[in-house]
Amino acid sequence: MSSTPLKVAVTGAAGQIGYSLLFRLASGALGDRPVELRLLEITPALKALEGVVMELDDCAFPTLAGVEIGDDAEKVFDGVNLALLVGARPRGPGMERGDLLEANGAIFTAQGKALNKVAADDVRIGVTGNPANTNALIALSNAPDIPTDRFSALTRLDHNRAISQLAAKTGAPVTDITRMTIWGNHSATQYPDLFHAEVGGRNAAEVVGDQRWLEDDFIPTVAKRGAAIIEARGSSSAASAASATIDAARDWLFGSAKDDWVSMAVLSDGSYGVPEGIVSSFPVTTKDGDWEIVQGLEIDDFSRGRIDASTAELSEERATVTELGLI
Ligand SMILES: NC(=O)C1=CN([C@@H]2O[C@H](COP(=O)(O)OP(=O)(O)OC[C@H]3O[C@@H](n4cnc5c(N)ncnc54)[C@H](O)[C@@H]3O)[C@@H](O)[C@H]2O)C=CC1
Ligand SMILES: O=C([O-])CC(=O)C(=O)O
Repeated sequence: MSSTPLKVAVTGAAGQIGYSLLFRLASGALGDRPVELRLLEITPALKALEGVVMELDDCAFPTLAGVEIGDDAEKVFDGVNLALLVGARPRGPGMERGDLLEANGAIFTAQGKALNKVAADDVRIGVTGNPANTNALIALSNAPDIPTDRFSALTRLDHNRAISQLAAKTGAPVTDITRMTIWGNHSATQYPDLFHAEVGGRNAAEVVGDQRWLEDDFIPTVAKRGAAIIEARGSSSAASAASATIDAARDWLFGSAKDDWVSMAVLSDGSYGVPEGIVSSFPVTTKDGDWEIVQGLEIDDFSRGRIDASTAELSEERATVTELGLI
């Protein structure tokens, strides 16, 4: 294990997700290797961020090698190995995540350009800020010197939600649930797929044996969970989003479990008929900072329709950001 600190950038560090994410990163959620945090905020939020840094200091975390904060992306991103792009406006009640495209898109053009200039050669970039898939597309389109497979958008929260719902339905522990897949967009059109998931090694759709539950309960509960949390909490999910951001980064850097896979939104290569040029969620295996889309899964007509609906929405988002001149 290298003792050189892993330089981890977090944007929107003074926000809700940041308040959970930073403490997890600093306390060793990515392993024993020390981390140096590089925290980006907009100027008016820097004072609040200073307060968060005081709290990080007060934890005396052994794995925290240093913290730098600032409002200049090129300075903050200098030499970073991992960039977690969280900072963006969240949606409120009654909004869809796609409604944020115009407000948030510009953030990701500037940050893509800055990463392109100053990030480390081995940088990995995870986008959490919504609409996450298309923001990742904007960032990678503005970073022509960084390989496109270094960018991903977060659908791990949806993946974890799907595991939790299936565990509750079947009475199995979450550790028995494997091969969960979220296809498509991190939006209400996403498709959480039980036809390839397994419960204790058995096909999940067969274990459940209830297509009505799958269609009318499971899929909408997972796909609309973000809205349900906004409704209940008055603000969008934060600790669970931070936890999923960590899960995704950890598995990307250190590998997914043997005989299992994870969901990650990545630039489509056309696998499973998903149009190239959109950032869509797939089942992927990861190893040493690389990912591969799991190939060879059979897609029946039901799944085909769901995947196509979600990827059609991503193609529309792509058209919108093209019109806005963001890619
Ligand atoms: N992909 C996913 O699963 C999830 C995504 N989200 C998204 O994550 C984003 C952040 O959510 P919260 O932390 O709850 O929001 P928040 O409003 O509490 O914090 C966002 C922070 O970003 C900062 N910010 C805005 N523009 C910035 C810029 N150009 N550079 C750096 N920082 C900037 C703001 O000052 C603020 O402190 C939202 O877009 C939200 O919708 C939230 C939950 C799950
Ligand atoms: O729903 C939202 O706006 C926040 C989010 O992405 C989620 O909780 O999945």
